[in-house]
Amino acid sequence: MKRIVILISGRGSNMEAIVHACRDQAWPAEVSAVVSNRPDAAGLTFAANHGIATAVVDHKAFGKGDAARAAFDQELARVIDSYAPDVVVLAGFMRILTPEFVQRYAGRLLNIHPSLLPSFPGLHTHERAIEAGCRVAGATVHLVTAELDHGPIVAQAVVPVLDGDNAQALAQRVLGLEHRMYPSAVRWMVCGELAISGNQVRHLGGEAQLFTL
Ligand SMILES: Nc1nc2c(c(=O)[nH]1)N[C@@H](CN(C=O)c1ccc(C(=O)N[C@@H](CCC(=O)O)C(=O)O)cc1)CN2
Ligand SMILES: NCC(=O)N[C@@H]1O[C@H](COP(=O)([O-])[O-])[C@@H](O)[C@H]1O
Repeated sequence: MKRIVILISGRGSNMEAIVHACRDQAWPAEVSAVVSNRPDAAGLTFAANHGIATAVVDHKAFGKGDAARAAFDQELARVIDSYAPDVVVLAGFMRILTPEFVQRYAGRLLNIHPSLLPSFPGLHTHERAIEAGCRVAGATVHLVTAELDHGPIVAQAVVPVLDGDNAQALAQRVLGLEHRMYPSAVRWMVCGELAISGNQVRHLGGEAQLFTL
């Protein structure tokens, strides 16, 4: 039984989708814990109500600056490792992780980013896509590397940007596909079905790595 630890910072809707898929599709895996950097993360309540261990490592307790970020990551890794994960999943997790943390979980650390990488890394992605006049937008599941939002792409979801869209409307349209795409990508990693060669990631079973409405 493979073990998954999911990191969240807020509502955790992607975490919920993964928990439901893992249980409903009887993956050879379990979500062993949900860990947040914010004590008020709504997703912690969902996890606890579904019998999943939860933990908080409050980044604000460590202060600001490089030393604080490193100390936070060290404590975060200690807590994560107490659940002995095979795969670590970032799901709406809003902290930039240190190279040391990323190296600890290299090759088994996933993130979902709300843009079509390499376009729009960082924050406020939907606002930026609309401002740029994009006609398509979406989300990307990628392996996490030290460089922010830059790791090998596992899957992408694409939606149209409609006339009159604001960031909230676009985010909602993308989120629906995220909830289909991320569980598939996590399952592929858990089941050892990904072939990774440099920046190229291929699903060995031939499942589509592009998700559309
Ligand atoms: N080393 C890496 N760390 C993280 C990655 C990554 O690819 N490499 N992905 C991010 C997730 N993410 C976008 O998908 C992201 C998260 C957070 C930020 C950011 O600027 N965070 C600020 C705080 C912002 C806030 O609290 O609202 C910070 O950490 O100072 C950018 C992108 C997860 N980590
Ligand atoms: N930089 C990471 C990031 O912005 N992630 C994004 O946070 C949203 C809320 O996720 P959630 O409902 O799963 O918490 C999702 O759209 C996800 O792509």
